[in-house]
Amino acid sequence: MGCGAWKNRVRLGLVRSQPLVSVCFTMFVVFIYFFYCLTGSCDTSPRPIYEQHPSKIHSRSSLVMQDGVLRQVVLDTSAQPSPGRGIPVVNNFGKKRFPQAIIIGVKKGGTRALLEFLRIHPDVRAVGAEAHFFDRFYDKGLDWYRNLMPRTLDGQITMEKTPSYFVTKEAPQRIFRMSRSTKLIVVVRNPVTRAVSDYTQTLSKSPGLPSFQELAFKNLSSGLVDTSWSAVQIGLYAKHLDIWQQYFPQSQFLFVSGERLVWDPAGEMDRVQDFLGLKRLVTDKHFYFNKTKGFPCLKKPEGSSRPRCLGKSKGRPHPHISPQVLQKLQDFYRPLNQKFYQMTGQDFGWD
Ligand SMILES: Nc1ncnc2c1ncn2[C@@H]1O[C@H](COP(=O)(O)OS(=O)(=O)O)[C@@H](OP(=O)(O)O)[C@H]1O
Repeated sequence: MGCGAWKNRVRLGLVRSQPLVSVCFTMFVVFIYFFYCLTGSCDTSPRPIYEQHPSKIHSRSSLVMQDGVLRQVVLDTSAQPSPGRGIPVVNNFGKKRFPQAIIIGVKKGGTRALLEFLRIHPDVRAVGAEAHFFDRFYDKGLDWYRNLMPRTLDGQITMEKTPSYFVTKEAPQRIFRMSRSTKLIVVVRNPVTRAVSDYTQTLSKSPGLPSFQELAFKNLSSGLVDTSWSAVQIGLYAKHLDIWQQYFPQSQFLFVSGERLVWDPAGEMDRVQDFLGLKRLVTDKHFYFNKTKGFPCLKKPEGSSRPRCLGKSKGRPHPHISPQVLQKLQDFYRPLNQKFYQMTGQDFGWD
């Protein structure tokens, strides 16, 4: 018998017993409750951690290139299930702001490692994927760019990393126009090793590529280097820095040694945290050296209780290149490296 019928019978005085009225009332309440739940309003499950406390989550949602288009997706970076894992959740705490600090380079310098290490810090929030705003997507406008950023609370730092900015002529002026106080971090690595790393990456995508020496030299015996090859070009650090220095003072740059970031990540992180005005919360406690990978890995990245190394494309083996070829390239870079040491006031020990 339906509840309506019971109600009619009660109204007509056909049923006067109190328990039946209670049953009907309970059914009515249950019905309302189910209807309410259908709208999704009665979720009693725990809120995802980043809804509870935005400072505890670092860019779960991130940008990825899909079919040549930047899309915002939810990153599944945690090794252990967490509440709300994989479910897009809108974080309405804080504000979207322009980054106060950008890792502008260099490609294959160790920029991903640095960003991942920084993201452990509770006062840093960063876009996971490379935004490429100041080189590829500048015509989309500054509002578009700000919208890519994760929300931050007052006191938190918004960051992004796009290593190609360092070699993009327009990038210094564009960043300056956005904010002249932007802090700029450059992770640098011996330009010879960097070139080999770059070549290794291209080779992994195009296996039929000519040899390293064919690409790096116009004429090996005379030592004539092909500076138009991007893998060589990117390593002309002094030349690129020259443009940046026309816009930003020395105090706004931090040059991170890509080599030291591997053998002493905590030491290099101290410098980075100081530069960003952050408490030194990322320390040697967070790292362990993974012998199989040959690189430092994170003991417990945010949102995970398991250690995590960077992916396979980071720290991969390089093809064998003859020592003679490497030496010639090293000779080519030496004067440029010396100039770079002078400009930065730091000797990176590559020569
Ligand atoms: N902890 C840790 N784990 C793995 N890899 C590490 C790490 N620290 C620095 N590196 C070095 O980072 C190199 C890749 O640099 P980037 O992240 O800047 O590359 S990219 O420009 O974003 O493609 C990568 O270059 P390859 O060794 O040639 O793969 C590494 O040498």
